[in-house]
Amino acid sequence: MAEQNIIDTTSERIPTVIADDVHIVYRVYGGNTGRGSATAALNRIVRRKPGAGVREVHAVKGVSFTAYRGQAIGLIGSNGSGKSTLLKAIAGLLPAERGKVYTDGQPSLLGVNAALMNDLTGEKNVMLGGLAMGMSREQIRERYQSIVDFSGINEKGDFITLPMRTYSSGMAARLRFSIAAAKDHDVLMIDEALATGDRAFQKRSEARIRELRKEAGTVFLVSHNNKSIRDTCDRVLWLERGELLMDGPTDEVVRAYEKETAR
Ligand SMILES: Nc1ncnc2c1ncn2[C@@H]1O[C@H](COP(=O)(O)OP(=O)(O)OP(=O)(O)O)[C@@H](O)[C@H]1O
Repeated sequence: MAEQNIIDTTSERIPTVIADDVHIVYRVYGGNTGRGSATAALNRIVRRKPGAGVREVHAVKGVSFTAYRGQAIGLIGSNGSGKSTLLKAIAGLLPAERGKVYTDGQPSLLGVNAALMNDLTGEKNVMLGGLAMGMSREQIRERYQSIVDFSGINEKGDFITLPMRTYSSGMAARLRFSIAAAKDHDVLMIDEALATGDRAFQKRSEARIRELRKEAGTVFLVSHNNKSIRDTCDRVLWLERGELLMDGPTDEVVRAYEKETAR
């Protein structure tokens, strides 16, 4: 379905991300033989060609779309359909085998595995995450309390001064989201972070996503929770086996997806 369906009559549409026939291929070494030894690697280097044990996974196949400022775009599709891979490509973390990704501004990918340091306290990670996003120490200090309050980490005790490795997976995901959401992003990509928080936190996060959109950014959200997608996104891309199956208004695409998955 063409994305021309999304009509914004209120303002001029400013593109933030353009994906033009993007293909992403993973290469798995030793995939056939199960051997990933140093000798096999040396052999490959000497022969300067992939060995017989190289397997290719064509994870994204010819995806094209244009995202605009102020849009919140949901990515849906079954497990392994290429959602996370597509986000990584938009963030510039994976090279495209073919095609091109153009972005306006710096895309920030907030994955469940976003790189914070497990051995550092939550407090130090707020500083680290803020610096990594380009905020100054002063800006981080100013926003510190609101980040901690938003995360709800300290609701049941003084957890923010404990190392992150002592947090539950939900607590850690909440802190990551809260750090990322403290900054206004040109393009913010959220990979399943909302699924891990409790209902109250999900509500806060959804409200913050709406704010981020208003502040003129573009938000991408990967989720298996159709309700989260309905509550936050105005447009949805449905991927299946690496291909873009549908691109359109949330209600239309989610309804088609639910019909398909109910079979
Ligand atoms: N590092 C990797 N190396 C090789 N293949 C990979 C790698 N990461 C993902 N893949 C493959 O790429 C395909 C797409 O995976 P991806 O993680 O993008 O899917 P997804 O839609 O995000 O799935 P899920 O909903 O389960 O998170 C899958 O076939 C997966 O096996």
